[in-house]
Amino acid sequence: MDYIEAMKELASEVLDLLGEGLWIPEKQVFSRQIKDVQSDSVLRFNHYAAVKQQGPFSKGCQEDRIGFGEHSDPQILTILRSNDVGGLEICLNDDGLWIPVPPDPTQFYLIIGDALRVLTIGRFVSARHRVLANTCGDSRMSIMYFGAPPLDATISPLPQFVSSQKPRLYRPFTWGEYKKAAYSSRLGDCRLDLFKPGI
Ligand SMILES: O=C(O)CCC(=O)C(=O)O
Ligand SMILES: [Fe+2]
Repeated sequence: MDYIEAMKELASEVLDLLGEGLWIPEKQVFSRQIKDVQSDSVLRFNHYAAVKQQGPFSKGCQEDRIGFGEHSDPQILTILRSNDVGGLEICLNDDGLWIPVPPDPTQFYLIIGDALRVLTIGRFVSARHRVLANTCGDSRMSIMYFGAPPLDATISPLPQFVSSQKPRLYRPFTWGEYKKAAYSSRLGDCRLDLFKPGI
């Protein structure tokens, strides 16, 4: 419980700084969503067991396995902590270039979620990421805090970001609707596409 409260505080501070960086007059516009008592934020523990070598002809360490398939996190902001076992990778561009993220148990890692991407019309982008488990080394463990709005909160770009050059890309939807879409689609699907106008 203390950990969740501490993560909520940390996420709120980071979101306030992001709001400030975007010159948003009401700088708590993002953090108040996750501070709301009805916030749908969750904590998840992940454990990726090291994959055992398959036999005399296996390729050993080269034989990487997907531990968590590629996806973007649907919420506003994720705070990740892990042990010192690697495996996390982020996709830097549309060409599918995967970059390993070095593990550091003394650090928190931040991942922008789809909801923040929509609220800021892409000024912050929800990076796709995945986890590989491989045949050498120990098990990776991570604790994920997903900061989310209340289920009935509307996810729609802040008016000051909308312009003729930057029109809204999706119809307004509630976090509850988006969460339902996320859980009823495949992990790697781009769920935001479901909310494009006319679909
Ligand atoms: O375990 C990790 O390092 C990342 C897991 C993840 O991306 C997730 O739980 O959404
Ligand atoms: Fe994730």
